[in-house]
Amino acid sequence: MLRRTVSQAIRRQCQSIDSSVRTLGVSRQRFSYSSTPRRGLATIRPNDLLADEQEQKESADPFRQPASSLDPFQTKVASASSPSDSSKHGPSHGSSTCQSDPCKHEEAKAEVAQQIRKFLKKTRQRARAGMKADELMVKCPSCSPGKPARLAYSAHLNTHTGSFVCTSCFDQGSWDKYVQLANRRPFKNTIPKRNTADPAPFYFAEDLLTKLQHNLVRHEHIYGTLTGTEKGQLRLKPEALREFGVALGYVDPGKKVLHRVGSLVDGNDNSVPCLVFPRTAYSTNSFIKDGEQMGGLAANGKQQHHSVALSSMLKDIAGSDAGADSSGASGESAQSEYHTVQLKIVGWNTADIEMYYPVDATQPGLFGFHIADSSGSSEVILTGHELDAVAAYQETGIPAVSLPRNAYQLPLDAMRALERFERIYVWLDDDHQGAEAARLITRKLGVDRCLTVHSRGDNPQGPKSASIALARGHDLKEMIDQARPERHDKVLDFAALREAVKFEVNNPDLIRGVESTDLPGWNSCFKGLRPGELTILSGPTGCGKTTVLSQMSLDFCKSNVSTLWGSFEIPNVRLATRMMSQLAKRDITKSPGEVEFWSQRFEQMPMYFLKFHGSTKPRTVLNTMRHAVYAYDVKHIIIDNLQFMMSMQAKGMDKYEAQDSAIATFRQFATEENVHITVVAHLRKDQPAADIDINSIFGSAKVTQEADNVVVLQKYGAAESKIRYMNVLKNRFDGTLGKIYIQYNPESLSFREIPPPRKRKNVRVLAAAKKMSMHDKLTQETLGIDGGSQSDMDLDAISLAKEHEDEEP
Ligand SMILES: Nc1ncnc2c1ncn2[C@@H]1O[C@H](COP(=O)(O)OP(=O)(O)OP(=O)(O)O)[C@@H](O)[C@H]1O
Repeated sequence: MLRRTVSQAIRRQCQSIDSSVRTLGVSRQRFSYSSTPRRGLATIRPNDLLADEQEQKESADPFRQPASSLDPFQTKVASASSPSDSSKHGPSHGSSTCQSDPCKHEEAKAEVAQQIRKFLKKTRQRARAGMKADELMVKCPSCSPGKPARLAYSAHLNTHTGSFVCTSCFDQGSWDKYVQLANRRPFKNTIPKRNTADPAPFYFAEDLLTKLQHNLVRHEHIYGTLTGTEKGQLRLKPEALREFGVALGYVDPGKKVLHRVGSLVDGNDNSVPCLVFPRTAYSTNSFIKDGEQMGGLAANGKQQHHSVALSSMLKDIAGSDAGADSSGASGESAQSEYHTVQLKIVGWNTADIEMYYPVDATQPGLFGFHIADSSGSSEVILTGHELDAVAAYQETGIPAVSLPRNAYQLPLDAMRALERFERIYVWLDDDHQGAEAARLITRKLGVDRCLTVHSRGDNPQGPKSASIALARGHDLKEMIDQARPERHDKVLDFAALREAVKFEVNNPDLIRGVESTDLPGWNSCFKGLRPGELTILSGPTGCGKTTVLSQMSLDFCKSNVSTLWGSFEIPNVRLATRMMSQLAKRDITKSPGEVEFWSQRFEQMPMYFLKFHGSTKPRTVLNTMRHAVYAYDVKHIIIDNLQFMMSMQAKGMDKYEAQDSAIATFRQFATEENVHITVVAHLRKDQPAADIDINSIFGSAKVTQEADNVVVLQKYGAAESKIRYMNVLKNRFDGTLGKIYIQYNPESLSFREIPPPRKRKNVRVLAAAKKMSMHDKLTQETLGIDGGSQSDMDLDAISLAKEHEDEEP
């Protein structure tokens, strides 16, 4: 409702490019989940680009405590406070006393809880339950001020210690720090004045979910495909589908953004059926307002983990203004511990529809969380897709949850939900992308407690996933029994590699990287975007390097390649605006009314932006990249461009040395973190297209030696031509070189691939164009145009033909 749209951002950008630069150039966050603190995370989501200038100015507040190596979830409030501080902000107990005396420990916890209660009440926060029993979701004192309430509750607060960590800006610290920051930069009440506090968290109405579940049962074909046991049917049991809450809704494909979840219930002629997967979380019953939200998923009478103390704390914080709610809540609390906080809606038989309602959940949730959390099991299965989770749970009896996005991302919220499990079976699609993601996720969750499940086993024709395995009648229990730990040694013997080699030889198609949907010629040359590689993209100034790269990164992002953009040359707002036009396939600045729609689509994609601009230390960039790989499972990183990033960084070295060393670190990073890095580098100097070769790239030969792929984007034809070609000068994967011709469309700010000159089909146009140089009039007649209205396309065709007059037979 108070969403700041990109159109506003664009308007501001037009008013003051300078302020955008300043705004987005602020690097301010730090965060650590590991024992070694990682500093300088400066990534932003597209939505953050919409934040207003005031908030960004505030973010430059120099009040920052140094990054602490303390694990916030083990730190006692008192131990982080000086005695005088604690008298003001924290309890006065000492942690050592607490540990030795259980009574005192309980007292201390109660004291912390009391302080948290008071402070949250004072700051009028509607705290929500977190992903752990002793956790509250509260506003982050570092990044929430100025944000709308639905985005502001991003800090996880430990109710026993008072320490917090924010999963949006990654700031963290003790309760003292929380209080100090919140007092310095009070949370703005961004909701309408008549409300005195933030709105309650959003839960789905139980009767609505029931209707959607009935839809599923009523749809003969889909329900039959899910539950039938014939060939091609999935063999899922109705009770398993019910337990997870799988349902069916109808979406009008023309709209693709749901404004009312009720519209899912009844389809019309245009709507297409979609599977609806509920994401569940602990409920925050005491905040429920009459008529606003209702019901949820009960845990079928199984053990309930949500701590009584936390419920009472939430109730207490709600205080008098939630008084009317508490009575209803207490009855409900006995009935249901978990609620549906978000729906994932996926088109049946169409990959075009994947949406979330609401787009920003007020609480993090997971598909299957209510089953896993209430089970008391110390084991859990983590799948990539929802139906795989249902299949795995049904067949093995081990609770299963699925990753929230199709991009194989494990967000920090989800990591917290999995913290209590001693064994995690990572069961993603058994293909190249799934295997890479499983490795990454295993490293994040801890190699020692994760086992990877391979549903294909030794058979390349075997089932790719748990649900396909079930559909084909395989024994899923056996697959779980054969799950293997990921190897994490630095040195491998051939025995360890043998299986991988066998797999590569038997499955040449599966080891291809992620393919581009826009540029088939690029696929034929490179065979997809592979992790662990470094690509250098170069070309003359202004020839469209950023444009083509932003289009390609969007393209891969649509195929779930989580991407991090480091735009050191143009401000993030301008880059995001260009990308949004590319996504919409038309210039979005000319249709401000559509900005909201496309912002929502954009926001669904795993795209992140580095908050750096201009000259930045490579080490700082590297630390941030490492963190983004960890926190957002980033698989493709783009640095645009190397010269801008390195300007003024060559202290004590010459320019070339500094650049070589940066490239060497990027190379190492790509291998170590198994991500694809694309670096834009300038040419040594603008030179005729025919003279450009691999030695034309700025810097020493090391740059192109380190790179796996080297591509130069070159202009084709006359100065005003919109045709370019990607000249592939190095391809370490299989050596295929060549030229990929593309033509720019200023309306959609995008390129489309065109056939190479000699193969162009429009011979008539070429022939006509050839004659034009000699007989203008005749040419115009042949092309069927009058002299003054030649389209850009025709002009390009003409210049293309002119260029190749000699080549044509
Ligand atoms: N083939 C093309 N024909 C005409 N205009 C283009 C073409 N490609 C890109 N443009 C436009 O030219 C401008 C510069 O493009 P872009 O920023 O992508 O170039 P670049 O090579 O990255 O520039 P730089 O060398 O400054 O980094 C943009 O406004 C873009 O819309």
